Amino acid sequence: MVSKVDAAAGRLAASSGRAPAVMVQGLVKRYGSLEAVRGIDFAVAAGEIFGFLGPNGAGKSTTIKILCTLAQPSEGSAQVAGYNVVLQRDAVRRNIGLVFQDPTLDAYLTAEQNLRFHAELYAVPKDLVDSRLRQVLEMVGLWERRSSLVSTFSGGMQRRLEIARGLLHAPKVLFLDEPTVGLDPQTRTSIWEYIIELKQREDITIFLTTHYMEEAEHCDRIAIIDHGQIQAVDTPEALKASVGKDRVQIATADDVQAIEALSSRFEIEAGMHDGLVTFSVASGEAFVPRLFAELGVGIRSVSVARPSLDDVFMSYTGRTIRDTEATSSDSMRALRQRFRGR
Ligand SMILES: Nc1ncnc2c1ncn2[C@@H]1O[C@H](COP(=O)(O)OP(=O)(O)OP(=O)(O)O)[C@@H](O)[C@H]1O
Repeated sequence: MVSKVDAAAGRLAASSGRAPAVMVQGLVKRYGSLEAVRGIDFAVAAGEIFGFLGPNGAGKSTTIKILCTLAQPSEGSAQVAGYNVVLQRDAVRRNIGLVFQDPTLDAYLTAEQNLRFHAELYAVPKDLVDSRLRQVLEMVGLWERRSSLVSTFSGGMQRRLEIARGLLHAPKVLFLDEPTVGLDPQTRTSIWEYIIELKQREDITIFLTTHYMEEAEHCDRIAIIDHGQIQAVDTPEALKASVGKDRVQIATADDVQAIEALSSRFEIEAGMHDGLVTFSVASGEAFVPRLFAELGVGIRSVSVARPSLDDVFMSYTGRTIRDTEATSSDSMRALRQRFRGR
C-alpha cells in the first residue's frame, strides 16, 4: 500500500525532479506520558520554502529538534537531505544550517571572526573559506562591515549575520526558528528579501517556523500543526480557498433589524464585530447586490474580505494567532547550546 506521505513525496519528486529535502513518516515523540508529536507525516520538496505554523506547545520545536538530530523520535522516521536522522546523524548535521531566534554570535569578535570560527567547526575546505565568506556576507549586505565587532551591530544586522553563518558551509537545508521575531517591521521585510533571494541564488531548502501570518504568505507551502498533529499542509492560496468563505461587514441604519433580516431572509447568522454587522458567505461579490436589494434596512457601507491565513489558522486550530505568540526562546536556547557543544 502507498502511504499518504509516499504519495506526497512521489508528487513532489516528480514536480521538482529531485528527491524530497525532508521526509517525515509516522513521527511520534513522547516525554513520559505526554505525546508531544503524535504520528506526523509530511515531505518538503528540494528548493521549497516550507513554513511550520502552530500554537505554543503544538510540537514545532520538538519536530525541528528531531530533524536537526538533537532529539530522538519515539516512533517513526525522518530523513533530511536524504539521510536518516537517527542512523546518519553526522551526515544530517553536515548538510543542515540552523538559525535560532536568540543571538548565538560572539559579540566580542568581528563579523568575519565569527564566520571563520564557524568555518573551522564545520570543516569548510580552507581554499573555499575566503570566497564563501565574501559571498554570504555580500548576500546579507554586511561585507563592508566584516571587520566591525558584532557588539556594534543592530538586532537586524545580527540576525542577517546569523543567516550568513548558517549558510557558510553550504547546507542543503536551512532551519530558521522564528527568523524575524523581535525585529521591527522594516528589518523583518529586509530579512524576508534575503530569504527569498537565498532561495533563488542558493540551491537550498528552507524550513522555518513563524507566527507572523503575513510571513507565512511568503512560504511555498505551510503545515499547520496543533496538539502534536498536522491539521493541514498546502500552499497559502489553497489553504485560504479551503476556508471557502468571504467575510462581509456592513454599517446599517439599524443593526438589530439587519441581523434579524439576515437570519429570516437569507438564513445567515450574523453578529457584531468592530461595531459592524459581520457574517460569512461563500461569495461576497455575488451576495452584496442581493443584500442591497433585499435586506430592507438602510446600508451605509459594505466591506468584503477574502479569507486570510488568520481565518485558516482559526478554522484549523480554533485559536487566533494572537494566542499563539511564540515564547519558545528558552527551549531554543537550550537546543542551540546542545548543538554547539556537541
Ligand atoms: N524536554 C521536554 N520534556 C517534557 N516535555 C516537553 C519537553 N519538550 C517539550 N515538551 C512538551 O511537548 C509539547 C510540545 O512542545 P514544543 O516545544 O515542541 O511545542 P512548540 O510548538 O514548539 O511550542 P513553542 O512555540 O511554545 O515552543 C509541549 O506540551 C511541551 O511542554
